[in-house]
Amino acid sequence: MAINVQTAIEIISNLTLDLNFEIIPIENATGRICAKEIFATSFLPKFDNSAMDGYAIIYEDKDNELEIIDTIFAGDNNNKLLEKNTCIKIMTGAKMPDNSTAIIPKEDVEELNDNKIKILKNVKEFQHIRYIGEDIKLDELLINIGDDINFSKITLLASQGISHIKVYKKPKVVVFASGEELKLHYEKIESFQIYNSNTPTFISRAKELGCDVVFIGQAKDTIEDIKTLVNNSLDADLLITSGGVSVGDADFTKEAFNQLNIETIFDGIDVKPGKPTVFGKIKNTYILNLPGNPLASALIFEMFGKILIQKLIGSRNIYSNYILGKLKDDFSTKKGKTTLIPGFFDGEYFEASQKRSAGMVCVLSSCNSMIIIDDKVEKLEKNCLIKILPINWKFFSDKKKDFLTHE
Ligand SMILES: Nc1nc2c(c(=O)[nH]1)N[C@H]1C(S)=C(S)[C@@H](COP(=O)(O)OP(=O)(O)OC[C@H]3O[C@@H](n4cnc5c(N)ncnc54)[C@H](O)[C@@H]3O)O[C@H]1N2
Ligand code: MOO
Repeated sequence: MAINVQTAIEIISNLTLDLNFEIIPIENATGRICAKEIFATSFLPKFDNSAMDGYAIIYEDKDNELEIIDTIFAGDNNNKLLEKNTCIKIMTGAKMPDNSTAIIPKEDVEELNDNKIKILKNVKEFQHIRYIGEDIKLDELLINIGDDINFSKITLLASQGISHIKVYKKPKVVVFASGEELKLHYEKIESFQIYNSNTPTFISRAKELGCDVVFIGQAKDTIEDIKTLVNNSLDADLLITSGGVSVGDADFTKEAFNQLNIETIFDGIDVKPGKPTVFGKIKNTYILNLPGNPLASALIFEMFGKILIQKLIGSRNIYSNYILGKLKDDFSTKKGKTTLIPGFFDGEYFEASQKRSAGMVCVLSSCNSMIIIDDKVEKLEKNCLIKILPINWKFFSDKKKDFLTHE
């Protein structure tokens, strides 16, 4: 029996997974998920330091001529103190003299002849000082379990002298398709055959989402052949297949899985397209059996498979987030079906793709997002606010945009 969308999402989100970990150099850690909390091992800045090239002074001396008694460079371990009416030449990042209470930028002073300076501008007490710990506090939580490691997390790690990080192992994903009409893209094709576009699609998508993906070829439409490929995939965390889940005379995938004692977690989701989606488990391998129709399988993967992959990679961000945008045109749909609508969001308006038949291959290449419409909705008015689920999100445009002026 098919289940509704919310139930399918809940089932996937609530799976308890046993994830493995490894320790890797931070240079190789982008795109991975942190498996152990990381706390700051030192304050940053480590000491009060100058934010400008200039002069460290005692604030009360600001109106006097000041004698330059020393120079401190970044990296110096200089503990000299100021005396009344003196200053110390200081570089950006250099340690402040302990009793200094302001930094005067070089360009705000007049250098006098006798190794003295005069300040030309107003001075505020404590100006241009970067204080110990204002950036990072000792023992502060820097990276949490389940956080994505990206370039900005690498900044944190490197700033603390952390060279290695414990991350979750990449999940192993196997992808194959079944269907006698299918040929792989590097094979010779007859007029009555089509290219298997689903397998390369899910291989590349699972890779993009942080998985190690294995390609094992393609199943013929026989129970035995499908079983052989499944058995060959049971060392994986997830097996994604497409096709053969419907009721056609050559749809053998379900039977093959049954013979392998699949523990069916759900069989069918009340959603259009992609209803005949099966999710189950054989031994320790999750099985996501998507419909053969290319757009149906891709949208189901984006809506449900991606949550599963977020879990498998160890992310704590497992709930689909959305962006509020306006609907570009009036939209009507058949009441009674929860529907996935692919489209393009330009930063303000979401335009539903005109082409969206489940069997099409071209649709997502010109889409960057989708919306999901619940079964009670029949019509959505132009300009209404809608919740947009990003698909492939690198937020650039081929049109020049004004991002400087705000309303
Ligand atoms: N009598 C019924 N027929 C169908 C039903 C139904 O309820 N009753 N459901 C329809 C729906 S909805 C879908 S979705 C499909 C699902 O069928 P299968 O998952 O069994 O997929 P196939 O029949 O193997 O293929 C469907 C379609 O997609 C093409 N295909 C399959 N695999 C690939 C691939 N790897 N790359 C590119 N294209 C692929 C295939 O050639 C077919 O055109 O069933 C409906 N029928
Ligand atoms: O629901 Mo099927 O998945 O229309 O293509």
